[in-house]
Amino acid sequence: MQCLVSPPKWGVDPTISGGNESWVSLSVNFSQRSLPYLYGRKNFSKNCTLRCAITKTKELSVPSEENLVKEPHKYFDQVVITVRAGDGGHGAVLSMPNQKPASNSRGKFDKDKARRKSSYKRDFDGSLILPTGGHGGDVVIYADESKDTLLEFHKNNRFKAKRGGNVDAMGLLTSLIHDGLAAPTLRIPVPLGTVVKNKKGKFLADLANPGEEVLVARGGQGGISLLDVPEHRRKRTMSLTTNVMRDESDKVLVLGQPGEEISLQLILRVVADVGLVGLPNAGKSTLLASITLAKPDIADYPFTTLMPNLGRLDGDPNLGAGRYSSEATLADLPGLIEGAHLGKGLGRNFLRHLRRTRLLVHVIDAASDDPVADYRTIKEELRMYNPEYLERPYIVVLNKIDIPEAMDRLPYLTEEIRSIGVESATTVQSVSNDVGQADGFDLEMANKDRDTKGIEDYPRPLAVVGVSVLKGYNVDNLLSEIRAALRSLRNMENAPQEAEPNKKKRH
Ligand SMILES: Nc1nc2c(ncn2[C@@H]2O[C@H](COP(=O)(O)OP(=O)(O)OP(=O)(O)O)[C@@H](O)[C@H]2O)c(=O)[nH]1
Ligand SMILES: [Mg+2]
Repeated sequence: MQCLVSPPKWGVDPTISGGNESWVSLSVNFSQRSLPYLYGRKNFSKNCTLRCAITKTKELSVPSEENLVKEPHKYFDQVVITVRAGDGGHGAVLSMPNQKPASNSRGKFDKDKARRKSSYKRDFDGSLILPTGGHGGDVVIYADESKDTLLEFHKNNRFKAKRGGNVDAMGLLTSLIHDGLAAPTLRIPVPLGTVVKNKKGKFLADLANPGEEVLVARGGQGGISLLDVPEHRRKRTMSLTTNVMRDESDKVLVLGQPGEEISLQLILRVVADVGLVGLPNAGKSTLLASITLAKPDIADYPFTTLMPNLGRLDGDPNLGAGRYSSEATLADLPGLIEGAHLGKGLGRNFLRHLRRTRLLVHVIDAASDDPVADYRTIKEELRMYNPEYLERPYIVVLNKIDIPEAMDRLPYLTEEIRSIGVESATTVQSVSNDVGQADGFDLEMANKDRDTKGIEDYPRPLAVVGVSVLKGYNVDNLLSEIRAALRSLRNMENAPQEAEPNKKKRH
């Protein structure tokens, strides 16, 4: 995201200190030199935070083939495409059906001619039914489970449905398509979780579930057919049909209507119940691979994961009938670093993929220089991006306890991390899917929270678990904690909600 404030009249250049894709916070530090007359006055504050709504997002430039291969993570979750529905087929100017028997030039019965004549059908009251041009193909976008990213749309970002069939001068439908008069609907598959907006950002659809679809462009209507009859027969013919050509200007009615054309933004929001967050190299992908069948890349260098990986956690077989309550989709997100909410590292793009998660799992490298500081960094980044993320229930994983130093300080780290926050970790916030309105969260409340609350003011973790994902130490215990959290979340979501008067609705 780019933010332009020019010129920096009032002092030091403003810095972006928070926000998301619909707004940013700018921190401005006034200098004495720039505002001498205000300095020293009562109520004057040197620091000020301005909240600016982003009204227009920069249009995505078309990435080169090379960039798509080299930096797919920049392009996998957003794209602008243009779709065009099919034009309607043309009708035709027809002559009045011949009354004579269908015979060819040698006076013999002509089967072909007879078939053509029969295409001038009559209604129950004897009026003529004239063929119309075929309807142009509509364009529909639908959620397809087999798709993961929007990358392919950068190479192929224009779609055109077929046009409807024309009526020929004999009154036959000479379609330019194979299966008859109306052109087929062009169906474009996108990954689950794709939000469709028009170019100006107006929300059109949120395709979160398999098979959900939205009609984005309507095909043009086919043109009508007109009968061209000599003047003396016109009156009689008009008693059979209103589609009689009066003069040359009527011919315009024969033309099919153009199909709609529209540019669309497709924005992918990963659909997962559990989000794995942490600094690069903490072991998030290793954890995903160990508890699901996913096969993410794992390596001993930061930012191995460039795009979210999804894995499916099956229901717990020990739970019998209730096993499905602990089924879940897990998303392993690229590593976050300090300043990610401002665009550092792989940036803030990935933070939005936490929006639909119910439970967060913080993965910390317990063998790092300062695991508690790492934990605080991640929490701070989440807070700056969207304070609501800190209200979601979460589990902290202290990973790599196979390393002796990590194992030695495990009790201390567990105690420290448990003590950060307030005692209300069982609060469950329902996760909104209403991405249409300010992406589903209360902006005003979020801004207030960000200014007045620090990470200590948000709930403590549901559990802090020491594991070695690599060696498999204590992973079963961690899994039990994740399943238990998912079960209680589902139970709470299914329980009838008690009305809370005076409480402002947050989602
Ligand atoms: N000793 C030890 N190493 C581990 C453990 N878990 C993961 N690792 C190693 O840590 C390194 C990073 O693991 P990843 O799973 O790629 O880490 P990540 O958090 O996904 O990293 P990014 O994708 O860069 O954000 C790899 O070399 C893993 O083998 C563990 O329990 N013990
Ligand atoms: Mg990874």
